[in-house]
Amino acid sequence: MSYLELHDIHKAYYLNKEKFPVLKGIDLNFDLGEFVSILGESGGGKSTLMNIIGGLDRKFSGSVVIDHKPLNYKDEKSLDAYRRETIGYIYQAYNLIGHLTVLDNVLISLDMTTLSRQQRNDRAHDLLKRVGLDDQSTKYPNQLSGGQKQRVAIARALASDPKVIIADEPTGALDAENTQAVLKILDEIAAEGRLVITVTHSQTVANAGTRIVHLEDGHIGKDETIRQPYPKQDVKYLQPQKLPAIVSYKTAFKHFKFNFWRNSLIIIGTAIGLFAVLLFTGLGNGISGYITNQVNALANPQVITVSAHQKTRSPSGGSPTSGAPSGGPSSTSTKQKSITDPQITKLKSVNHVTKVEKNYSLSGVTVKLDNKTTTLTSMSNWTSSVTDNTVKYGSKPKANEVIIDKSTAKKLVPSGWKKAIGKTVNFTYQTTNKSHKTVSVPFSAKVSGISDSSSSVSMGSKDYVSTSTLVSAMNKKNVPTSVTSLSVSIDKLNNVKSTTSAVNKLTINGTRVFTAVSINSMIDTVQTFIHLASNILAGIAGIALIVSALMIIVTMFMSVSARTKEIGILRAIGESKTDIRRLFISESLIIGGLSAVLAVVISYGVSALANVLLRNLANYNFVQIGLENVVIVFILAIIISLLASFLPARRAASLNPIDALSSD
Ligand SMILES: Nc1ncnc2c1ncn2[C@@H]1O[C@H](COP(=O)(O)OP(=O)(O)OP(=O)(O)O)[C@@H](O)[C@H]1O
Repeated sequence: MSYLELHDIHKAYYLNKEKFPVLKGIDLNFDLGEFVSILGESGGGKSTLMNIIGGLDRKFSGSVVIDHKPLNYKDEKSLDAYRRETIGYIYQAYNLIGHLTVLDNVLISLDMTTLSRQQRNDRAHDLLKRVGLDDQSTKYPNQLSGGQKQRVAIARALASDPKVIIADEPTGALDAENTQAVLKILDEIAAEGRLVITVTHSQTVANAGTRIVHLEDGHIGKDETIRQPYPKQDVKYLQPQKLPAIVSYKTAFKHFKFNFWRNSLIIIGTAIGLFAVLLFTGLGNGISGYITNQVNALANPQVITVSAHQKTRSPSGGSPTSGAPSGGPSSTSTKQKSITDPQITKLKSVNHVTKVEKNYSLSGVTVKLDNKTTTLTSMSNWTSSVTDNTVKYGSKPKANEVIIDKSTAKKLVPSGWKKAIGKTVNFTYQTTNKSHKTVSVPFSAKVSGISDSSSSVSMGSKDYVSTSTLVSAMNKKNVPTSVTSLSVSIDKLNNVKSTTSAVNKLTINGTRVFTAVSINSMIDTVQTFIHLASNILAGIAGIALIVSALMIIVTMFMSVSARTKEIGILRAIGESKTDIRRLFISESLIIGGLSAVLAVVISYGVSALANVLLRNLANYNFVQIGLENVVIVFILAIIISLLASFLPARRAASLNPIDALSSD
C-alpha cells in the first residue's frame, strides 16, 4: 500500500447549472521519497487535483487515503488537522502574508507545533538559512525579489515538518536561475523522505523529479518513473498542535501595527464617544457630591425633623384630637398641629433616638445694639440639626448667647462686623400669649459667633439663639412653648433611615402621630434627579458610540476583504474557522481596548483641567470620575468591539479557502 492514494476522483464545476467536468476518474498512488511532477495543459485540472490532495476542496467524489486512513472530507476539523499536520503548500504566486516579516511568515506555521518559543525561532532561522535568506528575515515580502519570495514560501511550507509538500507551479513566475535553485531545494526535500508533488506544464520542471504523471482531459495518461525515488526514512516528525489563542492575538496586534495610522483614527473616533460618556457621568458624580456636601454643611444628617402628622384630606379648621394651641411662637405655618408632651415622650422611647429638641422659628425679630437697629426676617433656636461649621467666626452659642449672620453683624457694627463678637445684643419679637393677647417678648444675648449665609446655598440669614435663653424669655411673657416641629438626634448615621421610618410608623390609639424627614432622603431625591440628568447626557453621548461601532464594523469588513488571501493562506496551513474568527475579533478588541485607554486618559486630563477652571466657582472637584465609571467604559468598549466584529469575523471564517486563495 502507498502512503497517499487517490481512488476514482471525479470533480466538476457548475456554471448556471451547466456541468463542467474537470477530473473524470483519477486513480493514483504516491509514496514517501518521491518527487512527482503532474504535467498537463493549462486548464487541465492540475490545481483542482492539488486542492483535493491538499485537503482544501471538499466537493468531489472518490476518496483520498493517507497513511492507510481515508480522509473524512465531511468533517472540516479533521481536514484542518490534515492540512496542519501532513501538508505543506507552495504556490506559483508565493502567497506570503504582506504585513508579516519574512521570519513571521515562517513562524505562522511553526506556531502550530509543540516546539518551545526558542525552538520555533531557531527552526525558522535554520529554514531561512537553508533557502539562503536568513539575512533577510526582518524584511517584508514586498521588499523581496520573486525568487526570494518563493524561497520564503518553501521555508514556510517546511516549517511544520509536513510529510507531503504540494507545489503548484512553484517556478511559474521565476527566471531560469531561480527555477533551478527552487527545483534543487524541492529535490532535497524529497531526499529527506518526504513526498513532493509538483504541478507544472513545463517539461524541464517535470524532468527534475523522480516521476512524471500526465494529466490529459481529466484522466491520467502516461505515468513514468524517470529515476529511483528516494528511500523512506525513519525520522521523527515534529508534533503538531492546534493554533494557541495567543498567536491569533499576536498576529492581530501585528496587523494592527501594520495599519497603525488608519487604526489610530478609528481609536480616536471611538475614544471621543467613550470620553463623552465618562465626562458626563463624572460631572454627575461631582455635582451630586457637591450638593450632598452643601446640604450636609447646612444641616446635620444625623438629625431628622419631626412634625405632627397631618391628615392630608382635612381642609382647614381645628383638628379633632388635639386641644393644644396651634403653632409655636408666631409659627410660620399656623395650620400645623402642635406636638404634645406625651407625644415627645413617646418619640424619646424610639430605639436609636438620643435627643429630642424643640424647633422654634421666630419672624420679625428686631435687633438692637447701641443706637443701631435692624429686623431679621427669621431667627431660630440653636439645635443639633445646625452643624457646627455654620459658625464661621467665634464659637457656637451656649446659654445667653447668640449667633448672628454676617449680614446682621454688618448692619449692627458697620465699622467692622467681626467686632460684634462679644457684644450683648437686644432682641424683641411679637407673638400671642396663652390668653391670646399680643405681647412683645424681649431677650438679650451675647454674640458668641458669626455665620455666613452668603457662603453656601441657604435661604435667608442664619441667626440662632440658645434655646434656654429663648424659652426663659417666652416663659416670662406667658407665651406657650409648644412647637410644631422637633429636631430628633439619632445615634448613628447608619440608623437614620430605619429610625426615620420607625418614627413615621409610630401610632397612639391606632392613629399615626408623626411625619419624619431626614436630610438624607432629601439628598437622595436630589441625587436621583442629578444622576438621571447625567445618565441622559451620557446616553446622548453614547449615540457617538453607535457611530464608533459602525466605524469599527466598516474597518473590519475592509480588513476582511483586504485580507481574503491571507485568510486562504492561514486556512491552507491548517488554521481553523475558529482561529480566523478569533483573529478578527481580537483585532477589534485591540481597537476597542485602546480606545477605552485613550478615553480614560483624555477624561482624567480634561476633568483635572475643568476642576482647576471651576475652582473659582467653589473649592470642589466638580468632575469626579470613579473607578467604577472607568470599568463601565471598558466594558462598553469591549461590548462595542465584540458586536462590531461579529459579522466581519463570521464572514472571514466562512470564506471558502480555495476562493480566498484565488482572490487578488
Ligand atoms: N471555481 C471555479 N469555478 C468554475 N470553474 C473553475 C473553477 N476553478 C477552476 N475552474 C475551471 O476548471 C478547469 C481546471 O482548472 P485548474 O485551475 O485546475 O487548471 P490547471 O490545470 O491548474 O490550469 P493552469 O495550469 O492554467 O493553472 C479550468 O477550465 C477552470 O476554468
